[in-house]
Amino acid sequence: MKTRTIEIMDTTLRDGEQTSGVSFSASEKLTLAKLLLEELQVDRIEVASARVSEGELQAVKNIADWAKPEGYLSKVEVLTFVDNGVSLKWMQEAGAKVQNLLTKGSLNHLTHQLKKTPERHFAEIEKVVSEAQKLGIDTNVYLEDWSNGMRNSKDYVFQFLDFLTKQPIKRVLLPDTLGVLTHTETGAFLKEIIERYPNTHFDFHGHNDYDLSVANVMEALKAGVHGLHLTVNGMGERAGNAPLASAVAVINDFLPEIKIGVKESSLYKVSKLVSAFTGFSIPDNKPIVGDNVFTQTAGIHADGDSKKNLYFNDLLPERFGRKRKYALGKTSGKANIQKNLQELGLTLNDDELKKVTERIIELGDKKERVTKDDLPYIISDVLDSNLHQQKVFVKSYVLTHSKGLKPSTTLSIEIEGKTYEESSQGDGQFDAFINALKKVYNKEGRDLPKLVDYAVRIPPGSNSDALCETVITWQTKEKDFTTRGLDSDQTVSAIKATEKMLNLV
Ligand SMILES: CC(=O)SCCNC(=O)CCNC(=O)[C@H](O)C(C)(C)COP(=O)(O)OP(=O)(O)OC[C@H]1O[C@@H](n2cnc3c(N)ncnc32)[C@H](O)[C@@H]1OP(=O)(O)O
Repeated sequence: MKTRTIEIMDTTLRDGEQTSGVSFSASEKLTLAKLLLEELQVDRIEVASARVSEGELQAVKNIADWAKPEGYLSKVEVLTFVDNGVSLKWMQEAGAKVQNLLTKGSLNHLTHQLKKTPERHFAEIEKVVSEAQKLGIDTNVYLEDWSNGMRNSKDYVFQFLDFLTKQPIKRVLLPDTLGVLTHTETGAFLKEIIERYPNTHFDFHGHNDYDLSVANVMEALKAGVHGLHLTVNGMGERAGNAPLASAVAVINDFLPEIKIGVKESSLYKVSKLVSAFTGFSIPDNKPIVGDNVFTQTAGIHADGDSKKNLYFNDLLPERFGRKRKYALGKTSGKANIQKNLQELGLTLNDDELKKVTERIIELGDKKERVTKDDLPYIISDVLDSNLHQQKVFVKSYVLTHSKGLKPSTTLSIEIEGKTYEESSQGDGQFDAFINALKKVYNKEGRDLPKLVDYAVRIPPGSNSDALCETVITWQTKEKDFTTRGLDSDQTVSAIKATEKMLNLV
């Protein structure tokens, strides 16, 4: 098989920054530029549009100052405009050496935005390219709205390419600016162009308006393009650009004839860092980098993973510096729970495992999200419940809390087969519950232990929203002792701890 190497140009710092509400600081741009080139090993990065602001100028200066001695300057690109040398002056000041000149790739944009003829546009481009050359700046040329141009003004596109391919430029950059292409059109348009200009380097720049960007990238490569423009997490204007991580995985898994230098194992780290810098959160189901994409939720799948990895595909999380997870909830069976126990280094016998599974399903039914961090708490709660010895049952209760009135509780409780009902008020709902309980016990001539300490703990782990543990220390004449209750509701967890106490005295 004949292989060919293509260039990956990451434009997170330029087109990715065009995500609404996103702006990188100069130091964030420098950090990411280093990470993208040194660690992720993309071939080129586009870091800014010229003329935008003083902050951008400083950001490009910082990147150029770092890149020059490291030998990366030819990999650092800046988008420029056909503006009579203004962008080039900006480039010089910034110390950047590669311009990606934004020109009009459709007659529609040329006529209605620039209000120029093709001849005038080409003449101005020729001038910019020649000036750049004199300044030692390399030029790549963007044909903005090229995809619509191929649909609506193909003659213009070819007239333009006939002109461009005779210019001293390095690459022609073909953007699907508005994300309008289907994969079939992408393949057909690019094939036609590459056959006509076999000696020119073409990059494809995809947008994701129809969620087709990765499919388009794949067809562009099959058609023979020499480079791709991608962004971390698919960031970019509107629905964003073709996402780097997905494109890399597709190339590595489905296009063995294409070689790229990007390091898969660093994709996740970079994705997380970009998300942290921008506040642009990664959807949980985003391929490769989303939080949930390597999580098995269904018990059958977890079981199959223990039997010859039956539910694995080629996207193994370890490739991307990640680990497979097994979710806990309504659809998790014993196998999911076993996988989590293994990770925590815990073992349970069959009966204990059954009880813990039942408890997790019960929580899942209440729409609670249970995480691995909750597991030790659930195990401890289930195992010290000791239900077969239970003689006191809190059967039902109503807790009220309203503005201007004291909280109150009505309680129904069974003690050694006899049912009691009492109501009381209190300073809080749990206090009202304890007061109602005291009434029951006083009536029976029994004492309740004194509550001497009350602590609430949330199981650690930022993802947990399921559980809260209340730990209460009680005092009798003979001893101090502690009981725990676990529930998604704090008062209910305190009542559960109290019920355990009632069964111990
Ligand atoms: C492929 C892409 O994603 S394109 C994205 C390009 N990058 C950017 O736009 C970066 C953010 N932009 C900016 O900061 C500003 O728009 C600037 C600094 C570039 C220009 O700002 P302003 O001078 O205020 O102009 P404005 O923002 O209104 O842009 C419109 C002008 O640009 C002109 N223009 C559009 N495309 C081009 C081009 N390729 N080359 C030169 N001028 C262009 C328009 O014709 C219009 O000029 P006019 O006012 O004379 O009619």
